[in-house]
Amino acid sequence: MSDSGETVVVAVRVRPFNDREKERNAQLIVNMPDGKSTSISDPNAPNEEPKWFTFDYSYWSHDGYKEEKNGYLTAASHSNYADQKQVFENLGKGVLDNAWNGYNCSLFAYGQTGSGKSYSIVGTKKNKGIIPLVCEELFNRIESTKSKDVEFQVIIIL
Ligand SMILES: Nc1ncnc2c1ncn2[C@@H]1O[C@H](COP(=O)(O)OP(=O)(O)OP(=O)(O)O)[C@@H](O)[C@H]1O
Repeated sequence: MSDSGETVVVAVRVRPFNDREKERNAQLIVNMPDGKSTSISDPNAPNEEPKWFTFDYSYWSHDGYKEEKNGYLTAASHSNYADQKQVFENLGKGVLDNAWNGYNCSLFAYGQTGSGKSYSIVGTKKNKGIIPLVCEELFNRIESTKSKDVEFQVIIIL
């Protein structure tokens, strides 16, 4: 469940081209004009209309980013680049809020090899993904809530 009352929230994210794609002069065929809709065009049929899809979130992380001094990638000015914090705010926080309220929650990433699942879910040291950010927030909340009458137990099942 999320703030919007939806039981399932679906997001898509487009990553930057990797070196192999750049070497092969890959063509960008995805467009995300408003944060929710995604279009895909067929490069072999330039006269055909693109196909449009709507999601709860369409994250543009392909370009339009700048690197901060600490290595964090964030939106350059006038860019709609979705950074790790934005993804966490929209997806991770909702899951955490619901878990905190006693609901069982799951979050999973789906996509082909190299599409960016680990980057969004785990991230890197400088660009932490949802799991480390959720853990930070979880332990902050525990720290600020615990008292002599309240005890917390966190279990990780591998
Ligand atoms: N939003 C992003 N911004 C910058 N780089 C990204 C982003 N998403 C993915 N990448 C980079 O793209 C590469 C592939 O991403 P990642 O390893 O997360 O894919 P994956 O879907 O988990 O792959 P696999 O299924 O093979 O494990 C990595 O080098 C990662 O750093």
